[in-house]
Amino acid sequence: MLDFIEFSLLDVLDILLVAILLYYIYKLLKGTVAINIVIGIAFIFLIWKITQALKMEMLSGILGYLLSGGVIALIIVFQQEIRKFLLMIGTTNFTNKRSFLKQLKFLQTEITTEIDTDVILEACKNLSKTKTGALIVIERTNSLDFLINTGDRMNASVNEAILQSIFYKNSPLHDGAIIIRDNFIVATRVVLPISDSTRIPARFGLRHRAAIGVSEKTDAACLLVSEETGEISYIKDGGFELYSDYKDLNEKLRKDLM
Ligand SMILES: Nc1ncnc2c1ncn2[C@@H]1O[C@H](COP(=O)(O)OP(=O)(O)OP(=O)(O)O)[C@@H](O)[C@H]1O
Repeated sequence: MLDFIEFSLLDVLDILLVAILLYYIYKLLKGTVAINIVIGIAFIFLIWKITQALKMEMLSGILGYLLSGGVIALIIVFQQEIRKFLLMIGTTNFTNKRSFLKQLKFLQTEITTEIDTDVILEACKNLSKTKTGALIVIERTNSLDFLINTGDRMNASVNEAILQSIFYKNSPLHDGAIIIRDNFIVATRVVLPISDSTRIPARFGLRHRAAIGVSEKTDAACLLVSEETGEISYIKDGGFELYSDYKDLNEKLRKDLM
């Protein structure tokens, strides 16, 4: 009777790979509305399997039809997430290669490329005091090369004075976003993809939408200083948080950039 419980090594590997896949899907969708859609689909799938086991032909037929025909609908609904997932897989090797090179460089020249969050936040603090709008995108695992090309390339080590002077209102570089990679400002005047999410409050304009847009499409972390209010927001994975406590924000940023 328990014949179906026979397990081979391949089954264990199969389960392990599915678990890893589910973990990455969860990591990708955590904190977004898409997670509710996934829960809904998982629920329908479970009911479908139960109705199949109980041989409830009509209901299992309808649910099976829904699930099989829904693949195309899912691709449309999860367009952004699928893109981000493929980007995550596609850039992992590249990033590993980079960290490998980074280590070699470290051995040879003792240059550390760890992102200096203290300096970035100190600059944000000063920009906030003078209500100077700023948008800083920090690259994590997904490569932001496709965005760098929309702006002007730069190669300057992260430094408080440079950050402040870039966003200074009369500076020719102040428009758009800057990209930071390995403690270097690698691009300025970058145009980011605008989010079309309906969940963004109407009081937020294009700067906020652009920061949310890039965080929906990649795993980048963004810091935004509002020109209107001077508030500092931290934006990641399509969601944003306002911060007034720099220590909290610094800890969060450091953790996310590790
Ligand atoms: N797609 C984009 N990519 C990068 N930066 C952008 C983009 N769109 C707008 N910006 C920046 O945002 C600025 C306009 O900000 P806007 O006032 O519309 O935004 P906001 O979200 O209301 O922010 P704030 O609170 O600073 O006013 C532009 O001058 C430009 O520097």
